[in-house]
Formats: sequence, structure tokens, C-alpha cells
Amino acid sequence: MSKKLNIGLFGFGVVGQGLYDIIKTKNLNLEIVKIAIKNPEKKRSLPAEIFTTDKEEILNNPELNTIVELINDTEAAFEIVSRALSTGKNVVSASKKMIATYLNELIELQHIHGTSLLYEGAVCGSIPIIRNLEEYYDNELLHSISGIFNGSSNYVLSKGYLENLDYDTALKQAQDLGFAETDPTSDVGGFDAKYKLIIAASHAYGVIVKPEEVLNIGIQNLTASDLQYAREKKLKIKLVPVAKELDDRHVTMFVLPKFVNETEFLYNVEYEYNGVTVQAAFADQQFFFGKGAGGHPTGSAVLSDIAALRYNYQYEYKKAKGKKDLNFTNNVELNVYLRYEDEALVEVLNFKHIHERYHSDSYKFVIGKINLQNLIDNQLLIADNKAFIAFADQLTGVSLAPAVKLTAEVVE
Ligand SMILES: NC(=O)C1=CN([C@@H]2O[C@H](COP(=O)(O)OP(=O)(O)OC[C@H]3O[C@@H](n4cnc5c(N)ncnc54)[C@H](OP(=O)(O)O)[C@@H]3O)[C@@H](O)[C@H]2O)C=CC1
Ligand SMILES: N[C@@H](CC=O)C(=O)O
Repeated sequence: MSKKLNIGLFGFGVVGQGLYDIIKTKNLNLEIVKIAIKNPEKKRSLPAEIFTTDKEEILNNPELNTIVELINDTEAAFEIVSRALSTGKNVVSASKKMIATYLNELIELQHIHGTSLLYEGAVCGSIPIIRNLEEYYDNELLHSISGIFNGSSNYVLSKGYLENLDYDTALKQAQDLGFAETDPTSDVGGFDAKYKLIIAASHAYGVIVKPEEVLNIGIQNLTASDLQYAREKKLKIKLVPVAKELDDRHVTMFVLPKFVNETEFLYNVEYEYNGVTVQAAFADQQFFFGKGAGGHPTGSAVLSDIAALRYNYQYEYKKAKGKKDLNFTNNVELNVYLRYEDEALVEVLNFKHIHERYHSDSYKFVIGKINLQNLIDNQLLIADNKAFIAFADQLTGVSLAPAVKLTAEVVE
């Protein structure tokens, strides 16, 4: 018989309500006893007695053995989760920014106090990627993990490419549908995808990096010219996080828009759907697909974690604990498309090699090989110039998948 879970829930927004809807349809050995929210004035769909604005009412209640944290405040979430883990309560969280920012501390707290923190809902919504990386691929050598990890930006891209809807209207729709973060810059700027990438890579490679070490360039500067160029080449533009083992000592990670062709799984991942491509040494290429945002899809992943806690499930972080010489590096070269206005930007970026150059009054681009560290160093300049950068393996004929040819090379 599984143990009964008495749950204190933090947050009753898109995901919290989605979780509640799902739980009430089931007869599980668990109960949401109290829900902490921020704004006492907001109209709620449940009786007032279940809500509190005092976190201590939940954290200090010895009857509650499980905390589910679904709030939109990173620092408050870290305080709640660390307090819970330190006082013998197991936790489920979907707060990817908080988890990616404080992963080392959270692993340490679980280790010291023997408690468990699960976060499947934090990475790609309904797709069960974390438990697969943790369990199924435990003994596999993973060459790369990449995909579409953000529903809102993919929604905006699909609306633009398939329906010619303008960027601002599409983003407003993603917000109204509950897909976007409180600050949607996190979605369209590639930050949210980066947090998810960092979490996934910690389970895939055992390498834990801080968000500020990893490049994220988003889709904010995408223009009709870039979309037109993609269409002419029969390509689509997607926002793609990549974690790739370069050799047995180096792993690289970055988030960039990417040209994808119709032979790639990601080509047909549209709207709020996400996809994860795993390239493994022996299993070869595998693809996970599902809704990446929204209350019910994310709530289903959160519920799966809650159910796993009934059997005392814990992540073991085996790859992180057994890690030997694998290190994170930004010292790689990759092929990018740069659409720009000011020639000075091309000079500053110091391309190693330029494959192609186009120049008209209204549209200029280069495609060439560049060092990832150079992109990081000039991120602000790129943004200020309103330039658009995309990972261009499909334009240069080299791909991340070993089935074709490698793009990313360690620079010795
Ligand atoms: N939306 C999605 O599709 C997904 C979201 N996530 C993540 O899940 C988390 C929740 O997202 P989402 O439901 O969309 O966010 P919402 O903005 O819809 O809801 C946030 C909830 O958190 C509450 N809250 C904020 N601060 C506090 C606090 N200090 N104490 C108690 N409650 C607090 C708010 O209270 P009040 O109601 O009073 O305002 C609200 O109920 C975020 O970390 C997000 O990144 C993860 C996967 C998918
Ligand atoms: N804002 C996120 C929500 C889920 O993680 C997204 O759009 O993917």
C-alpha cells in the first residue's frame, strides 16, 4: 500500500489549477489540504478556507508531508522548496528558472536531509524526459539532446509561418492561453528554454552549469525577410536548445534559433507542442513529442511526480555523482546565419570562415563559421543592432547528428 500524501500546494494559477482539475477526477491516496496564494483579493473557484497567504501555515504544519510548488517567483520558490526539503517534506516543483539557478544547492539539500525533489513538469510540460534521462538512459552514452523546449515561442513561430500572424498578436495569444511566463521575454528570448536545457543536461551528462554561462539568443529580432529566406529554402525556423557531447571531455550547450528541414522531427512540431531529440550511441536517434505548456499538460507531469513520491521515488543524479572528466565548454565553432544592418557587426564577430554573403539595400546576411564564445561576448551588441542569428547547419550541409556530419568542433 502506498503512503497517503497530505499536500500543501503553493500557487493556484495556470498550472496549480490544472493540477487541481486533474486530481479531482481521480481517486488517489492523496489530498490537497491547503493552498498558498499571493493575492487574497483574487476571485477563486474553491472555498476560501482552503487558501492562505501565510506560507508558514503550510511549511510549519507537521501533518503535511508533501509540498507542491507552482509559483511564478523564483526567489520565493527557492525559499519554500529549500525550507520544505530541510524539514523532511518531499517536494514537486515546476519552477525551471529556480531549479536551473539553484540546482547544486537543491541536490545538496536532498542529500543532507534524505528528502526528494521531483520536477518533470519543469522541462517540456507533459513530455516525460527527465525520468527517461535519469532512468532509461542511465547507462547510455548520449551524443546530444536538442529540441523545442518552449511552447510560447514555438506558438509565435507557428502563427507567423503557417498563418502569417504578426509577432505581437501571436505572443499576446500565447499569454492569454496561459503558455507564457509572467515576463514573456523569458520565452521569446530563449531564457526559459535555457533553464530547461540546463536541467535536462544535468541528468543526461551530470554536468551542472549556471544559466549565465550558457548562450541564449531568441526570436525577438526575427523579421519577414528571415522567414521569406527560410521559405525559399524549404526550411522552417525553430528556437532550439542544444546540449552536445563534443568528445569524452567536453560538453557544450546553447540556445539559438535554427533552420530545420523537413527530414527533421522538429519540422512538424507546431504551436505549443514541444519535441526532444535524443541522439544516443546505441539506441540511435529517438524523439519525444507532446504539449510543452498549459495547465493540464503540465499538471499531468506534476501529478506523475506526486504519484512517484507515494513510492519514495528520488532522482539519484548518478551521472553528476559519478562524473569524471566531462566539462562544459563554450569553445566550439558553429555555422550561423547572421542577418544584419551594420557591417561593423560582422567585423566584430570575427567569423572564422564566410560561406555565403548577400547584400541588397534592405536585406543583408552572411552565413559562416563563428566561435560560440564570440557570440556570448557580443550578445548585447547583437541585440542592440536588431540583428537575427540562427544556427545554420541545414544551410551549410553539416548537422549535429552524427548520422550526417558534425558542426560543433572543439577548438584546441
Ligand atoms: N504555464 C505553463 O504552461 C507552465 C508553467 N511552469 C512554471 O510553473 C510555475 C507556475 O506557472 P503558472 O501557473 O503559469 O503561473 P501563474 O502566474 O498562472 O500562477 C502563479 C501562482 O503563484 C502564486 N504566487 C506567486 N507568488 C507566490 C508566493 N510568494 N506565495 C504563494 N503563492 C504565490 C500566484 O498567486 P495569485 O493567484 O494570488 O496571484 C499564482 O496563483 C512557474 O514557475 C512557471 O514557470 C512550468 C511549466 C508550464
Ligand atoms: N512558458 C513556458 C511554459 C512551460 O514551461 C513555455 O511556453 O513553454
